Amino acid sequence: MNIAVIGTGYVGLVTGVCLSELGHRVICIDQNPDKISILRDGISPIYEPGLEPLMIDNMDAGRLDFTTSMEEGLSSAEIIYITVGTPPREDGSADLSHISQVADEIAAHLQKEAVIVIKSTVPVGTNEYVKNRIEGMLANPVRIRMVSNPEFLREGSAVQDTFHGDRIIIGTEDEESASIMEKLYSHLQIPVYTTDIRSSEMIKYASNAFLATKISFMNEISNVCEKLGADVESVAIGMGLDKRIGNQFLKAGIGYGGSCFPKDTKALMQIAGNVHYDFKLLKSVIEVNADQQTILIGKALERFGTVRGKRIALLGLAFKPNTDDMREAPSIAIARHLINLGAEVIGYDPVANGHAEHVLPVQVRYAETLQEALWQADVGFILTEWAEICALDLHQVSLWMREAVLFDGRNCFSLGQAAAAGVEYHSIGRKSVAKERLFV
Ligand SMILES: NC(=O)C1=CN([C@@H]2O[C@H](COP(=O)(O)OP(=O)(O)OC[C@H]3O[C@@H](n4cnc5c(N)ncnc54)[C@H](O)[C@@H]3O)[C@@H](O)[C@H]2O)C=CC1
Ligand SMILES: O=C(O)[C@H]1O[C@H](OP(=O)(O)OP(=O)(O)OC[C@H]2O[C@@H](n3ccc(=O)[nH]c3=O)[C@H](O)[C@@H]2O)[C@H](O)[C@@H](O)[C@@H]1O
Repeated sequence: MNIAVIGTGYVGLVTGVCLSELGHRVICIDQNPDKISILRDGISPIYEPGLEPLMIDNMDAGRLDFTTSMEEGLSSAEIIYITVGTPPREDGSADLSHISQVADEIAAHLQKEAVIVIKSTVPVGTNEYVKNRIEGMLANPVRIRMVSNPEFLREGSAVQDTFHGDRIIIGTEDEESASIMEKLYSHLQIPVYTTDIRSSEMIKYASNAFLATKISFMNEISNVCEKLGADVESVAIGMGLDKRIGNQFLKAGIGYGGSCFPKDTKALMQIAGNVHYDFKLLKSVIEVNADQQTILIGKALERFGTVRGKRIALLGLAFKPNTDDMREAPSIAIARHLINLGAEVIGYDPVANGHAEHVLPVQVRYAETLQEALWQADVGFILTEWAEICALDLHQVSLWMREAVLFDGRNCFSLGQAAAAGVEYHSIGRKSVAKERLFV
């Protein structure tokens, strides 16, 4: 089929590349000429494992192209995906200005009937709003059909999730659109659940909010574990053996970041508030997460009294491993807080250093290797569980550092590893390890 994808960010680019890999003819449209220019050169503007070679293959096969022109992009489109950003506004509600702008551009340039698929995460009722907006401004009297098709990919595994996700959600009010979408995805062996549009829009917010709830719940459990001498890693294993709980998203740490959990939980608060519902549980999930993001600083202040003048290495800056995305990464709040407390901060991330420089305080220095970051450091904060960080030889680390004191926000190491290496090791929801022995 002929497909247009409007917005070539993390979701739009992955969607366009994967749909072209399925054999469809795809043209990706973005308003950012720099992004389109490097894409046309076969370079991916985002770090996403496996994406770039797949993109190049499909460009070479003539199934994938990029343009800034809405007219060119929509000229032969039978299906039009909207994958633009819906960032948070000051009050936490979703900013739909990009969605509205795209609706107006579709109305101005659409030449023939098309199915319009909103893949962006949008508040319940947005599909109806977009349909009315487009129909109210159509330059040519053509028929449009709306489909809600929310995205569930995770950054760092986006291609894998697209081809092997758990489910595809289709929200639509008419049978024909449903069959068009089911045919579109028919090559994928992924269960398709078709429902009404509003339920589909809600499934996305409810899914992200539930996953965020699991994370905040485990972070609170970890804080109680620390006070009781229990081990949250063991608790998570024991809980996860219950199929009703599941063994994923039970990892205690320094909280969730990223471009979506923070924004979508706040947006859902607003969506509920707009219909006069006080979503108390979700409010707590958000509050718990905010506190958890800087919990390592509290541990460091308890240990040292002050961090003023201490050289602190931040290991991992991106909000999670295998991505360069710094949006709402815990490293941002942590770096700001440490600088304000007078610490000297040096950061290292395998791929996100460049992006980090735009969002971390200007006083932060950057290392090109873990050894350079840890060299003569007084303290190490582990913020992102990159494989190379989890593979560190802690004994070697103790030789690099001035004082071998580690605060691990992602529980990358076992207590036994830390004890054997002779480092002082503080982590989340577990006992601390002194240089000589476990603290009782
Ligand atoms: N990033 C993720 O992991 C996931 C994001 N989502 C949702 O997908 C949507 C997109 O997210 P991302 O891809 O992360 O956003 P992004 O910010 O990475 O990309 C959005 C792209 O849209 C382009 N754009 C904005 N307005 C435009 C216009 N009028 N015409 C053409 N292009 C325009 C921007 O230039 C940008 O390249 C959001 O609603 C998000 O909540 C859903 C699942 C996963
Ligand atoms: O809407 C979105 O953008 C996406 O948001 C998340 O995906 P993503 O944010 O890319 O990454 P996750 O792997 O979900 O991690 C999110 C955050 O939670 C944290 N996390 C995750 C799992 C866990 O057990 N504990 C935990 O603290 C991670 O460190 C990270 O900061 C969802 O998992 C996707 O299904 C969804 O499509």
